[in-house]
Amino acid sequence: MKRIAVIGAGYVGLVAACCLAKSKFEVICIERDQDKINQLVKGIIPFYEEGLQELLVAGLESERLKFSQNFADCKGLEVLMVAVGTPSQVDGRVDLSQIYQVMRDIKHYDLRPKVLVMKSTVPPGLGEQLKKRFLANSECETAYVSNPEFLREGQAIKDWYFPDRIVLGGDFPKALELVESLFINISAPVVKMDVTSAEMVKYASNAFLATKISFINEIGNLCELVGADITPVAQAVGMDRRIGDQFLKAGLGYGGSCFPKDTRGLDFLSTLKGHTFNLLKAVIEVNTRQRILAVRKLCNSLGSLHGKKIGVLGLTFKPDTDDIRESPALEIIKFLLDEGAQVTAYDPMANISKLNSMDFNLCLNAMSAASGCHALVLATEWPEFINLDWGAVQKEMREPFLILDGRNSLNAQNMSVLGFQYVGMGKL
Ligand SMILES: NC(=O)C1=CN([C@@H]2O[C@H](COP(=O)(O)OP(=O)(O)OC[C@H]3O[C@@H](n4cnc5c(N)ncnc54)[C@H](O)[C@@H]3O)[C@@H](O)[C@H]2O)C=CC1
Ligand SMILES: O=C(O)[C@H]1O[C@H](OP(=O)(O)OP(=O)(O)OC[C@H]2O[C@@H](n3ccc(=O)[nH]c3=O)[C@H](O)[C@@H]2O)[C@H](O)[C@@H](O)[C@@H]1O
Repeated sequence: MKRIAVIGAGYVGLVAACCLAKSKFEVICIERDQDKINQLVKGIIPFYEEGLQELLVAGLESERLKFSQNFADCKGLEVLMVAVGTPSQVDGRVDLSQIYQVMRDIKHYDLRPKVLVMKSTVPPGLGEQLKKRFLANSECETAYVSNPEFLREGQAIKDWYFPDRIVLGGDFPKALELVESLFINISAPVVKMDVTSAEMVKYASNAFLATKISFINEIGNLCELVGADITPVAQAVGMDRRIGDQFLKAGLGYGGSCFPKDTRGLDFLSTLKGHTFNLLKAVIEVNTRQRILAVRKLCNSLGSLHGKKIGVLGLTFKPDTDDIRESPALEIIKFLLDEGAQVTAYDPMANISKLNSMDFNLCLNAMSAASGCHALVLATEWPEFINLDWGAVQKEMREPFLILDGRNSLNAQNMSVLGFQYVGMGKL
């Protein structure tokens, strides 16, 4: 029986810890935040993720899953998996302080696992530096393996069990085999390579997906100018299997804890290495512009936004998560407030405890967010919004009954019949 330590009980660490415990490994999850541990040991997850609560409870009941704040509890364990945060700094550089703290703790507590598995997304080249700085000591026989994570929030458990591929980067075949053996029950191709290449796979994947989104948003913007509609265009383009139909939904652009920070992080690294990654810079710029474009569309219909009442439906960066990190909705709300609009908003699941104080009115349901509004912005395509009684919503609003469908999720024709002035993204 392998005993594994997972460092960090965030989205990635907690999913890994619960799924590994389900695979019958003994797992200890080290988390620095005592409040989080207090919740976790009671079987309560600190964020929303479909199916995770059940896995946590099963892990605790089996006694194969434990939580601790103390690194000393990892002593003697074969595998130590790092899943701490790597957020963005203002200039786009990756903040590696959580990673360095873990490396210092491994040294301080003299943990010496057989393998250190890096699951956090770290800039290509960092693993080699960490090896030299923290593991190059004749007594320390710890092998370093990069194992980037590709899960999506909202589908994290499914993505853990059914990944498109498992990427392992390292120098020692035995260490790679040991890490591969953690993914029992998972039938996915395992691709092995050196550490820096594995780190690059993660950034290249996220940057490519972000590129698809910005590309289709640019085609959408052009559609508006020539009188085409992005929905059938994207659908037919995506039917070419060489292109693929995913990540071609035009709208307010990408948000979340990863695409924005990883695209900025890769751009920063490129500049640092003397390469100007023009394509990536354009991807980031287009994404920022999509939010501004949404505000311009409101101005085109309402004139000045000063004193106008605008409702925003959805605060999370996408449906099926409570995560509001770098959410397009929040960025748009900031612009609206700057323009002097009065903003109401509603989201069925957003983790509002993470909201910095903002001068808008958070409502208890969509109907009260719409009440008295000149315009509504659909910012997150929660099914609850798509299935709203839009006739009743229209009665709550006031002229010009504008609806800005930031996710192209509503039926434009139906909305017009109900008396809305419908505006989409990349639509006729
Ligand atoms: N959120 C996601 O969907 C995905 C995230 N990633 C990457 O995985 C990494 C983790 O991401 P998240 O789980 O979203 O981060 P998170 O910020 O939700 O969780 C990180 C956790 O680590 C804990 N932590 C930080 N330093 C610690 C230390 N020294 N000792 C013990 N605990 C410590 C924090 O308190 C926090 O609970 C990042 O590099 C991210 O880019 C990769 C794929 C998907
Ligand atoms: O590195 C990460 O953290 C993760 O980042 C993304 O996962 P996630 O951020 O959970 O969400 P996605 O479903 O990829 O959506 C990201 C953003 O793009 C937007 N999006 C997505 C698809 C699309 O066609 N159009 C579009 O605007 C979504 O609304 C959302 O704001 C990747 O999909 C994961 O593979 C990766 O592991």
